[in-house]
Amino acid sequence: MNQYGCQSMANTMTQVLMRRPGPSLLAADPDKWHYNSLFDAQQALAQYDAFASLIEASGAQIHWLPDDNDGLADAMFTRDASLITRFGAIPLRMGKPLRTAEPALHRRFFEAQGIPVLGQLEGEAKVEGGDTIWLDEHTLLVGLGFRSNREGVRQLNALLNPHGIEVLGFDMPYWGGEAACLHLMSVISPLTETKYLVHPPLIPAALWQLLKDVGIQMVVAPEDEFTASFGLNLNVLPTSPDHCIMIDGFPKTRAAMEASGTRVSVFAGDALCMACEGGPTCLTNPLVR
Ligand SMILES: NC(=[NH2+])NCCC[C@H](N)C(=O)O
Repeated sequence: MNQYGCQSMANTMTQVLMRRPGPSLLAADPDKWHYNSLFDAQQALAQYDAFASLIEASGAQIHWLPDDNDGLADAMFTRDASLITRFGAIPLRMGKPLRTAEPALHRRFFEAQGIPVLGQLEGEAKVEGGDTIWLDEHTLLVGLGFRSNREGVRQLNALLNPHGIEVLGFDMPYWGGEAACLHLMSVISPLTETKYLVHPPLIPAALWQLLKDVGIQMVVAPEDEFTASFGLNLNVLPTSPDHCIMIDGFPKTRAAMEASGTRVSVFAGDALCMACEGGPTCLTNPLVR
């Protein structure tokens, strides 16, 4: 790949890294992985295929990581294990111990594609991609919770400051506790570079202020649908600035987005996304936007 790098959240996505769930998800023990009672692996696979068809229909080219029965059920959430800049990629370090091996899978992909690896997080550093949002191409926001920490932000700054990128950390709350997945992108989904779908009660106050100061337009996701979906109603993926993909069943959230000028495509995501705590953004790692 001679073109790579994604430092925006909603420009038209042309290349994306994904992993179709296979034997690893079929063999997953839901208790071990913190999947809930909606989990149904066969149904999840079918729902994933419908999701992947929507990505294909958007025109984006999908690069596939294989699931060769490595037991990494969460590796389908490709967003989390690496960060791709125009200067090269950074394999991250996972906060969830069961996911420790995933960044090495991404590293192998980058090496095979000839995408330079900018560096590696080390020691105590932790950052998961779901905790990162490009506010603009020079500013990366990171949620600091159970999955990402200050040392991770420090090391990202060391790798990215030389390329004119500043990384800002914001403390996330306890919410569902250590075993649950609460990322920064669980409470903010950019729909365009300046319009975000948000769940205000869980957004760090200092970050809220910053978003207001730079003029981000907020579309509030209805509270009852946030609760009913375990937060997955606002996990929506823009394939371009006027179109996004969300899971089905949350008409008020959909209507709020449509009223703001975004077209919406849906797929059934209960057995896959609501069950496994990750939605359309988590299932994709945009390589080029
Ligand atoms: N970017 C995301 N929100 N990813 C969701 C990951 C869900 C996955 N089960 C985990 O707990 O890690």
